[in-house]
Amino acid sequence: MPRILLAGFAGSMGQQVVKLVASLPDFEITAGLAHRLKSSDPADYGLPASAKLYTSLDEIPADAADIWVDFTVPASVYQNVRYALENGYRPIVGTTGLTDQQEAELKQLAKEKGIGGLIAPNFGMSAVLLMKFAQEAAKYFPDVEIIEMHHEDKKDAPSGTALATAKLIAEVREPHQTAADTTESLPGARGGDYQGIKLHAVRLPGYVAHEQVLFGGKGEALTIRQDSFDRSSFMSGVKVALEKAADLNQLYVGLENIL
Ligand SMILES: NC(=O)C1=CN([C@@H]2O[C@H](COP(=O)(O)OP(=O)(O)OC[C@H]3O[C@@H](n4cnc5c(N)ncnc54)[C@H](OP(=O)(O)O)[C@@H]3O)[C@@H](O)[C@H]2O)C=CC1
Ligand SMILES: O=C(O)C1=N[C@H](C(=O)O)C[C@H](O)C1
Repeated sequence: MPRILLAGFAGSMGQQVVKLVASLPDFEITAGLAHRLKSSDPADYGLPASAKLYTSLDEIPADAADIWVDFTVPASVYQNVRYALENGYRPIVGTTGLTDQQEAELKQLAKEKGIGGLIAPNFGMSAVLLMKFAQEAAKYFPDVEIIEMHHEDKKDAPSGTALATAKLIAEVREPHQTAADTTESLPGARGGDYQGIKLHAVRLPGYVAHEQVLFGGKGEALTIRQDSFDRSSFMSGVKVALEKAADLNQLYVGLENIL
């Protein structure tokens, strides 16, 4: 039975993964990583009584699990995934905030170690489809801006999904000129910029995870939108990744690449 180490088990997503794995007869969580513990009893986090809890990477013994599931924070994800690969774990990573260079380094390390896995900025099907449709639309509508809306506790901006959407659009959109003679009377008013694509990040209570991609053309506009109203929306993607983990022969980026 594949054993899972869950990094970030006490967090919002970590707790969803705890519930998911409890419903999967073929997987078990044998270890958890947090950077601090409110309780040392695994049961207080919904984990099996036999699960071992660790608060730093150097406490984790060899062979604590087979798969490393990571839903932590942007500041720790690179170090965590590096550690996972160096110690033979297959990483399934939802944590956002990895730079392009960090992703490339982790892919290279996975290749050297002969380990497969997945980094997915979004495990939700509506977001995967939004990105696919946005990339298709950008071939015909090069004028595009992205608005992402999240809960007020989100640590990084823009969201990993918004950035991934911008990257997919930039791959296909024709060379594009935006008006150069504009000013921002309030700095940042036009949002972040990825290769000329403006990204706007909203953080408000009540929201979970939402994204709109707005395309403008002559006398017409197209808006593509997805909503995750509940974090359970990400679990079908995590389930697929767990089920396919053993067969992945490289470190993939993007759920769509293993579906
Ligand atoms: N790919 C996807 O589909 C999705 C990805 N995400 C991403 O997943 C990540 C987690 O999101 P979410 O669960 O909402 O965030 P939370 O803040 O609720 O959870 C993060 C957890 O990680 C813990 N943590 C912090 N630092 C470390 C560390 N160094 N090692 C181990 N654990 C640590 C936190 O502990 P403490 O609270 O004590 O600091 C907390 O329990 C984010 O990057 C988010 O963007 C979120 C939703 C979907
Ligand atoms: O922090 C979140 O909540 C989410 N993070 C991911 C991201 O940054 O794209 C996925 C989803 O948007 C929820």
